[in-house]
Amino acid sequence: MTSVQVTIAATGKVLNVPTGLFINNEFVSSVDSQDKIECIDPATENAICSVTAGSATDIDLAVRAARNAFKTSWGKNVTGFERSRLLNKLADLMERDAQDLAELESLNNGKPVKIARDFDIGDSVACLRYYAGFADKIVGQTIEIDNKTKVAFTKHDPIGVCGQIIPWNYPIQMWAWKVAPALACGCTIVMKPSEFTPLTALKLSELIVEAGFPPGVVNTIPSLGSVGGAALSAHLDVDKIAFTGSTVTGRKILEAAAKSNLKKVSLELGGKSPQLVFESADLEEASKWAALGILYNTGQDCTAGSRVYVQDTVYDAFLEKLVEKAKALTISHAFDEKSGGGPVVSKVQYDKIWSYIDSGKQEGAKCILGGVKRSGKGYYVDPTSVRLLLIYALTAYAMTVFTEIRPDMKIVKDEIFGPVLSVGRFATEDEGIELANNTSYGLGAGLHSNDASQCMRVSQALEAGTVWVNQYNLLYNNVPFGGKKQSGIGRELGSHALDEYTSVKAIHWNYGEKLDWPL
Ligand SMILES: NC(=O)C1=CN([C@@H]2O[C@H](COP(=O)(O)OP(=O)(O)OC[C@H]3O[C@@H](n4cnc5c(N)ncnc54)[C@H](O)[C@@H]3O)[C@@H](O)[C@H]2O)C=CC1
Ligand code: BAL
Repeated sequence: MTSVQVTIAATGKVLNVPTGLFINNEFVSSVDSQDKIECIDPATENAICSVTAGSATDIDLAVRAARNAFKTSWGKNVTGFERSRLLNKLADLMERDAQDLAELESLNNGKPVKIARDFDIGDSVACLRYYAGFADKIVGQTIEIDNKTKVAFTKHDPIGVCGQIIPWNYPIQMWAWKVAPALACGCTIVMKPSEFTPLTALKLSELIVEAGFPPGVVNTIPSLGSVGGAALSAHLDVDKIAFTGSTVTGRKILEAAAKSNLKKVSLELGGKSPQLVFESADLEEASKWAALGILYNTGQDCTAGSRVYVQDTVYDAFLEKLVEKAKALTISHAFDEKSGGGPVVSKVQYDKIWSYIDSGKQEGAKCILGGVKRSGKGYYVDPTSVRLLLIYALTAYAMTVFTEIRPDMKIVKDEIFGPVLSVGRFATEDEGIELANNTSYGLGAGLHSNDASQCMRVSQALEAGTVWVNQYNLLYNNVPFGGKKQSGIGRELGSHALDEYTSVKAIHWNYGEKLDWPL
């Protein structure tokens, strides 16, 4: 069986969801495995359905399909104009199905339908259209040579077959960030969604067929990371891996690439991103951005602003505002259109977050908000009787706040990937910068100040791929995104993503010079 009917209990809607492996535009069974992946609704802990878990052999078949498409119907055999047309068609279909996709995403991931539809899917549709615009504008250079009868020029060729390994925190959006630039450049794809959230990647595969992409251009293999992800990373006929996920797994992928065929690798990894609040800042605004930074997507965000450092002179006033923001409003379940918050994705993530909250207490940090488990079903990290809401696109989330922190504490050093905020203090600008940069990560950073010179100085000094000034966590499809230090290699979004999916070929042309022989 390669599809099931899934009923969305909250709306009564019945969706047909593919459950097979998607290879050559068809949903098929595994060739050599009976393994299944159980998909769980994190709000109820109930099973939704199970999907086929691809084996290493299935990955190999998908890579062969992608290679064949690359050599025949895609790659250099299709014009940029046609790639653009198909990407735009895919965007239209995603927009048409936004509500169904959002409901399926919410069911499998736990995030509010409204957020999934208006932000994750809205942004994904825009991402497909943004790269559709690039597909017919991938151009090289003509380069003058020190010789009157010679010229050189460059062509940006599609890199080939791409393995794309994505996480569970933004299943549709990370799919779009990876698929759109790869297809625009003429690459073919073997997509491995997270084993926690494979359903929307499978549903999107139906749209690949409907949009008219030739068989083998996009293949989707749900699989465990240690099976399908590892097989893709080590495959000798995969030209590139694009990955979003943990730093631990990123390291394994880089190692597998080094030990196999030296495939190109781009990594978008973890973070422990700081926000600095200076005394000149608008504290009302800064407190909202600080709360947004840790609450958005229930803190399951690679750029979550999980450390906030506040200048001594405004520390108490800022903290009061932050707590006030957090306590102000309420949240409800994900299928409520007004809801801003949901459960975290899985039992594993739930347990991880609570173990960090416990460690914060044990290591002597002061828990000033949250920190107590609620009872009942669902992986809600909704820690107190106080329900919290942040007004950002009607987003509502709960959080735990620790103060009196030290740099050696686990809650200050490690990526928690949940709504747990550490708040520290500093006296001088230099001290603030030093605290902010005291991490092995370098993904995002924020600063809040009304002193323009300070904004310029500090944004230069912060060691991060993205720095937000007087705001936080907003990303745009046309602005590059990626990490420094152990937060990653390469850039997604913007025109820079095209570099990740192309290989520059230099062509040297002689139109007149005769070679003197012998030399
Ligand atoms: N940067 C980000 O956006 C993300 C960061 N994380 C961090 O990672 C922590 C653990 O979450 P996980 O789901 O376990 O992350 P993960 O990095 O293991 O999973 C992400 C993807 O990598 C795949 N994968 C796992 N092992 C692999 C391997 N050996 N080779 C190739 N692919 C492999 C998974 O199947 C999934 O598709 C989270 O608590 C969070 O701190 C998780 C997801 C996204
Ligand atoms: N927020 C950007 C993507 C990510 O969290 O993985």
